[in-house]
Amino acid sequence: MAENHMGPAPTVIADDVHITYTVQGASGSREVHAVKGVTFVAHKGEAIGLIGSNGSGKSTLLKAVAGLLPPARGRLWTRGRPSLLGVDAALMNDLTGERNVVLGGLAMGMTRRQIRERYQQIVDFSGIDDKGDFITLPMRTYSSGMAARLRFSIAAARTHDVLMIDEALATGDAAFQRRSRARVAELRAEAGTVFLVSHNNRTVTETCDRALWLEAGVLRMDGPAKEVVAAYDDEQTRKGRKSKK
Ligand SMILES: Nc1ncnc2c1ncn2[C@@H]1O[C@H](COP(=O)(O)OP(=O)(O)OP(=O)(O)O)[C@@H](O)[C@H]1O
Repeated sequence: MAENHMGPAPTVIADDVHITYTVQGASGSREVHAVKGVTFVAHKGEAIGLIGSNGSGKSTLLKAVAGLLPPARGRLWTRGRPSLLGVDAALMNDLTGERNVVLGGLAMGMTRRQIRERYQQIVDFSGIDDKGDFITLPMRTYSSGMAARLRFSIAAARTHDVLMIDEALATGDAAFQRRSRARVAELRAEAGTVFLVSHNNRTVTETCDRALWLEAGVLRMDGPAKEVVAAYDDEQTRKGRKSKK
């Protein structure tokens, strides 16, 4: 049994995680230390926003939690198989939306039968067909918003132990964002932990109950989403004033 007197079960444990990239430059190879000693524990039922300025390490940390980047140092443990739903998740541009729903579902571990059963729900959720029969056209004919919506819809079709969303919510229009917020809430209720990387503070406070603030690879703050976003906002405002002087 997962629950006990110690509270909800952990889904992700990051213990002093460091992640480095090796970059080949004109003058040889260079190390980029993108995540520096990040430690946190995520629990069942939490929705956690990752915030921080450009290049602070948010996407890198998500990729590491998803198992796509090995930590150079420290330890990372996740429950079940984490799914990363990124804006650049691997769907095939030359294949139709229809084929991508099937491939994306298989890639997430769904059976063909589960995919068949959920197919219409996925297409309806994405709203891709609202303006015509786009689902039978290749993905390359979609706008970036449409493609992001389809990715979100595929990933949201099943429940995940750990679901990671990289900016996907911010891409759709208002109606789609409402639907995705509702679905994220359902996914949380259905057990998993949701991570959301976003530059939109409102999306974070409306979707998440907790936030991690990264700056230059370091975890600056971890707490209730509203408090962390407020502290981050304060600093952005201060920096904005400074740069105007
Ligand atoms: N594939 C890569 N190879 C080398 N360096 C990388 C790579 N991806 C990211 N970096 C570097 O790692 C650091 C963190 O980048 P990351 O994309 O994780 O930040 P982020 O917080 O998600 O940024 P943004 O808000 O702009 O999306 C940056 O210094 C970036 O230049």
